[in-house]
Amino acid sequence: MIEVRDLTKKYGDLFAIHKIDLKLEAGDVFGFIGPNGAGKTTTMRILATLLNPTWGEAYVGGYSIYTKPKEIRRIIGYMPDFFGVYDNMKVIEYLEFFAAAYRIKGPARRKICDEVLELVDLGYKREALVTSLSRGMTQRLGLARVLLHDPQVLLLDEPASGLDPRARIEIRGLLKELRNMGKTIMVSSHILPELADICNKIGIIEKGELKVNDSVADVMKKVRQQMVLRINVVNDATANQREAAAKQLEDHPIVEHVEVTPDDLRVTLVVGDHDVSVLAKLLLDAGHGLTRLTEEQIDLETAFMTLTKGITS
Ligand SMILES: Nc1ncnc2c1ncn2[C@@H]1O[C@H](COP(=O)(O)OP(=O)(O)OP(=O)(O)O)[C@@H](O)[C@H]1O
Repeated sequence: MIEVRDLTKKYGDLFAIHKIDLKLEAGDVFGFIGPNGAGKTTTMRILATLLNPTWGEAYVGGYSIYTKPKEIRRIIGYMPDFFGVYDNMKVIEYLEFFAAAYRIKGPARRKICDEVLELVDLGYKREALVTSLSRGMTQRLGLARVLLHDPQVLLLDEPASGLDPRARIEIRGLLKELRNMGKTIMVSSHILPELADICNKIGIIEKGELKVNDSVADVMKKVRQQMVLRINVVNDATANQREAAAKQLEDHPIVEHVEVTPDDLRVTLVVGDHDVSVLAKLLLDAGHGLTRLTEEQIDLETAFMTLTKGITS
């Protein structure tokens, strides 16, 4: 749905973006992460056909930004990081104005405007003046606006910036809904954890260069090459039981290290793919019942800090 090759934009001697390669399939949700000035907006504006690159190729929905900008605009919804709203306009009027710009006519116009308002949970603000909305509501209205023509691809530039925690959660919920509708989404942020549970791919950009470009699963793999298990044995409230189980595990060749924590056993395996059922069998054969054997999840915040060590400032 989005394909970018060697994409570069120079301002004088400054490379705003430098040789970016990127490929998104239909339904992908791509978290585009980078500090201020990294090149996120530049990339999105090029994809939205609002800015020409210095060189490189970019296709959206198979259309080239150079030869088919009109076709691209029909299938994308671009929400810039800052956008104005008009004074003295009601929410519904604001949407109808943009719906008219998209040539949505007749009774369909009001119907679609009401539908997108409901989608972003702003139905109750239908008659309010746009200038009276909070920042979170304004962002949701901005999203409603880019959804009017039912675009396949959404380019959302920091939709959650400047919002309080509750409003951020609301935006995240909304993005999940759009993901479930099958939209291809590129969403930028300067903080990765914010996008943690909604994206399946991640790009980390810094000083115009895409330093990481992978699936969330692969990012996790890179960060943790060793699997860590958390295990509870029956009656492990008694420290002796846990110590005994730890000893059994320690001698197994796939186990590198066992830590006895106040709650359970934290078992680090040697690098590689392993069938962990051998450890369950080992414990059972030794007479320990098992109440839990799970893989320790690594959170994206930890992954981000590890991946960007020495990259972002
Ligand atoms: N019109 C312009 N003229 C000169 N330099 C520009 C222009 N637009 C952007 N830049 C520079 O290009 C670089 C990338 O900017 P860009 O706005 O793409 O970053 P960003 O990742 O979106 O940052 P932010 O998170 O602050 O929005 C920055 O160094 C910026 O100063």
